[in-house]
Parts: sequence; structure tokens; C-alpha cells
Amino acid sequence: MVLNPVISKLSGKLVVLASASPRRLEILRNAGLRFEVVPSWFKETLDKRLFKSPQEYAVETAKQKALEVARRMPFKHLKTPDIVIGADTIVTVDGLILEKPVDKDDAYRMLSRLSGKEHSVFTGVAIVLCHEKEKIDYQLIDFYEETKVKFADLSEDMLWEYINSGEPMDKAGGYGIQALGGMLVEFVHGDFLNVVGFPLNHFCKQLDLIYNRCPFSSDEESASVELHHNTSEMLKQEFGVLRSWLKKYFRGYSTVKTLGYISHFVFVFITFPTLLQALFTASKMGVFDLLQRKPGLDAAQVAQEIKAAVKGTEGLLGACVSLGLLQSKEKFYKNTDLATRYLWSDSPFSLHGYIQHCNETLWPLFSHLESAVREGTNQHERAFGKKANDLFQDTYYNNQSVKLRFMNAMHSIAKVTGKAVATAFDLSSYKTACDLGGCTGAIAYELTKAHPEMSVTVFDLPEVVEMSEHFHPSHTDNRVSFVAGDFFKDELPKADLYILARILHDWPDEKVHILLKKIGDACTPGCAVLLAETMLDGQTAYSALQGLNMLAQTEGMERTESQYADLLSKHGFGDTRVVRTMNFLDAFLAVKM
Ligand SMILES: Cc1cn([C@H]2C[C@H](O)[C@@H](COP(=O)(O)OP(=O)(O)OP(=O)(O)O)O2)c(=O)[nH]c1=O
Repeated sequence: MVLNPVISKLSGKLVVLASASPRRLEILRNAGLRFEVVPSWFKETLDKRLFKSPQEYAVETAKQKALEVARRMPFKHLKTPDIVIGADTIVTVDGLILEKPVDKDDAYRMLSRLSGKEHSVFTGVAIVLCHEKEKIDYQLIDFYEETKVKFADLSEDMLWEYINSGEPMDKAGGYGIQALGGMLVEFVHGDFLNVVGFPLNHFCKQLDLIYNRCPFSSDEESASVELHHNTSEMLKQEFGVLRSWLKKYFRGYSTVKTLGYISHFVFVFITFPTLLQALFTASKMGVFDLLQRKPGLDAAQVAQEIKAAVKGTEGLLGACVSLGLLQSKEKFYKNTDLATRYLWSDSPFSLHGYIQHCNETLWPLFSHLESAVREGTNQHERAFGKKANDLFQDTYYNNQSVKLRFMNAMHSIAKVTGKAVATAFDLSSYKTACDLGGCTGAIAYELTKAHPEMSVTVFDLPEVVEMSEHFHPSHTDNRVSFVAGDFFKDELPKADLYILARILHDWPDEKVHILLKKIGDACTPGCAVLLAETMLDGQTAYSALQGLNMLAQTEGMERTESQYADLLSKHGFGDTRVVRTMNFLDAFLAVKM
């Protein structure tokens, strides 16, 4: 029995574990994976100073381990594996990377450093997919997982007894959490198996990406391997809901051979505007709301209800069926599960507001992308005939319906991302939080749900606060309160934790500094700032396109992790941590030093 269906996708393939670690072997065997073990000969001697972060070092070492085996096997073993898996586990504390101790004294140095402190365990994983045609092509997928581990205070006797047990010697950081070393540990945050040497859950998610989510997964597809990977990454990590219907869209075409050598990827780019407009139009005309209330209408009935021509409605409904947004049976239509979850306006995870915002605001701005690129500025004046000196006051909040649409859009995204942001870190030590620019309070409610002892003040402009009650959940929580004010001008409410969710990306550095200075001044040491932003580091499709979005729409920009760390460090914040939530937004925590 294989619990995770994606593991069964590997049956019949030659899977190789490029590791001598008995723990990795056991974790993968227990998961039902069948594989051969070919330990890597790669010497773990990369220069650590060349890496920006410890995790990059672990990932690079994992890559080199896996690639060495993938390249060696066709010659030394006379067979080409389908998949090679490599991994590298490191422990980091006080800015140092700890690998396996070389002797007992080294183990002593490592363990005494860990005593009484929290440290991070990173495992970098590399999956090499080998494709053999005339020559062998290698496709590389890598990722890492971080787990936090807190050690108890260790006495000298305990340390030496543990070292003399022999257990530390073949383990990163000099301990094995799965055996005697477990007695040294006070708590673990994150994937336990990641500490033992292999992040099984994250690995299965990656396999799922590779084998289940790739729209071009049919064998005859001619698009390049590189394209497969980028596209599947893009679909999985970034486009969230869009991925499902894109997948259907591609599947619909995967049997069309007449496209010849034009890959489906190129094809979808050319037709993308029509695809988006079908979604925008059906959403704007209320098709999904109607079919949620009255499933099973035919095209003529839908046309009557949405006040449109029957011919046009038939075309629109047909397009929605082809995109997997609607189902039709004997000419009667209803929403698919996807539309029920995300597209009708009252669904708890509705993206309706955001779709409207994309249609009414982003689309016109993007039609002037060329000017935005040439001038390096937002395009409100060209798109809407009005200069946006202050993005919010001049564009979104000076008209009631535009304001409501914008708040709906922000609410949509916050509901879909709020939980991931609220639970990205252990925030149990923060009892009071202030969500600056927290709009409808969607993230604040997620925070109080996730942290029973926390109360959250949502601080936003008076014109936003006055309308926020339209968005309150039915079970309101008296730990969430709203305060009206301008975070650039007014005094900030007192809090241990300040939240900035998609705020800094709206502003240029000068304005970011004004805001961070105010937060820095309001914070005492130990207080923190939690950012929720799309980090540019991965240069994934979503983050790169978000970068363009900010260019066309705002005075600000999307930034990298280190740019945020840099901005915050100028105001006394450090000890930064980032969690990639696999949702639209990444979470970033920095503590006032
Ligand atoms: C922190 C910790 C590490 N470890 C182990 C996992 C890894 O096997 C080892 C870290 O060394 P690695 O260099 O990651 O792996 P390895 O040398 O064992 O195997 P290979 O290089 O061939 O892949 O530490 C534990 O078993 N328990 C723990 O609690």
C-alpha cells in the first residue's frame, strides 16, 4: 500500500538515492518508494563563503551529490537512471554551518554551541530527472526545508556521555534527534523527518508537481524539459487557482497533433488574452453567481438572466466549459468544483473581487505596459486619465464603487493567503499585533484564529475603516479592533508585532523608510515586523509578473528578501526569517534588536 499516490507514479522507473545515509534510506523505504542506493562520491567541500545563505549551500551540495551519481551511472553501472535523489543536511547556529563532526572534540564544540539555544536544520534536496534520447538530458529540481530545534541546557556530564555513545559522529550538528539525541531536544518546529535527513512531505509535493501538475506531461509532447519544469513550477506555486483551469486548457489540446512543432506553451501565450477575457466577462456578468444559485440552466435561460444575446451567451458558456470553469450536460450548465470554490462571490475563498480588480484596473494598466517599461512609472494617467500622486487617495478611495471593488480584491487575496501568513512562524510570544493597512481585517481574523492569546488592531485610512464592517465574518471576534489613521502621518497603535501585508511593495524606498522609522520608534527590543510580500528571489513567473504589475500600478516595486532585510536593518530590525508559503505571498519576520 502506498499512502501518497504520487509515490506510485515512480513504480517502473529506475529511482536512485544518491546517499549513504541509512536514515534517508529508511524514510524513503517506509514511504513505499522502490529505489537503488548509489552513494555519491562528491566531496562536501564547497566554499561556504560563496553562498548567500546556509540553505543555498545545502541545496548546492545536494545538487552536486545527485548530479555526480546521475553522470556516473551510465558509464560505471551501464544504466541510466530515471531519477536521482540527492540530499544534504546541515545545522546552523550563530551564523555558523555545522556538518558532521570530525572527532569527539569537534562534536563537543558543536553540541556546546547548541546547548540551551534554538537552531535551524536545513536539508537541501535535489531531484535529477534523466531523459535519454540521443544524449542524456538532465533536468534539475531542487528545494530545501527548514526545521527549528531548541536544545535544553546540557551539562558537561551529559555532553560527554552523549559523545561517548558514538551517536554524534555521522550526523550533522553532532546529534541524532531520532535516537539518544531526542533527549536533548526541548521542541521542534517544522518537519521532524527533515531533521533526520529527508523532508518527505515537501519531497512528495515536488513529485506531485512534476508528475501530476505538469500540463505537458504526455510523453509525445515536444516542448523542452526546461519548459516543463518552469511551467509546472509556475502553475503550482504561483497561479494557484489558475493552474487548474490552465491544466484543463492544455489537456484539451494535448491530443491536437495539427499544432505540429508549435508547442502548446507558445499557443497558450498567443491565446492568453482571450482566455482571460472569457473568465473576466463571465465573472463580471454574474454567470458563476447565477449558476451557483440556479444550477442546471440552459444557454437561453442564462442569457435571459444576465441580459445578453443567446448567441453570445452560448459562446461564453462554451469557452467556460473548455476552461474547466463550467460543466455542461445535455446543454444544461453548472459550476465546476473550481468555480464553486473560487469564482462565485459568496464563497469563503472567493477570488471574485480580485478578478474584478484585474479586469477593471490591472488590464487597462497592462495595456500600457510598453510605456511603463519605457518610462519606469505607473500608467494611471494613460489608462484612466488621472495622475496618481497618492495611489490610494487619488485612484482607489475617491470613488465609492472603485473603493469597494479594491477592498473586495484585497479581501479576496487576504482570505486565500491569510492562514499561510498567520501560521508561517511561531508568534506565540506576541500578544498584541497591529496590522498596518489591514483593510478589511481578513488577515487579523486569521491571526486571532491561529493565536488564541493575540489581539490585533487593524489600522487603516478612515475611508477604509468606515466600510470594513461589510467584510467582517459572521462570528466576529472582539480581539480584532479597527483604528482609523494614516500610517505615514499619525501615531501608530502600540503593539508587540507590526504586520505589513502587501504594503511595502506599494511604495518607493523613501516612503518605506518613513514608515519603517515610525515602526522602529514604536518598537522595543524583541518586538517584530511580519511582512507578507511576494519575494522576487525565485524569479518565478508569478513573482516576476507581480514585479511588472507593481511597475504599471504603483510607485513601488516587488523586492528580494535581502532588499527587505536591508531596509529593515536601517531601523534596527534583524534576525530575519523567511517562509515560502507556496501561496501568493511569502512571509518574512524581523525582530527589533
Ligand atoms: C541533525 C540530524 C542529522 N542527521 C543525519 C542525517 C544525515 O545522514 C547526516 C548529515 O549528513 P549529510 O552529509 O547530509 O548526509 P550523509 O553524509 O549521511 O549521507 P550522503 O552525503 O551520502 O547523502 O546527519 C540525523 O540522522 N539526525 C539528526 O537529528
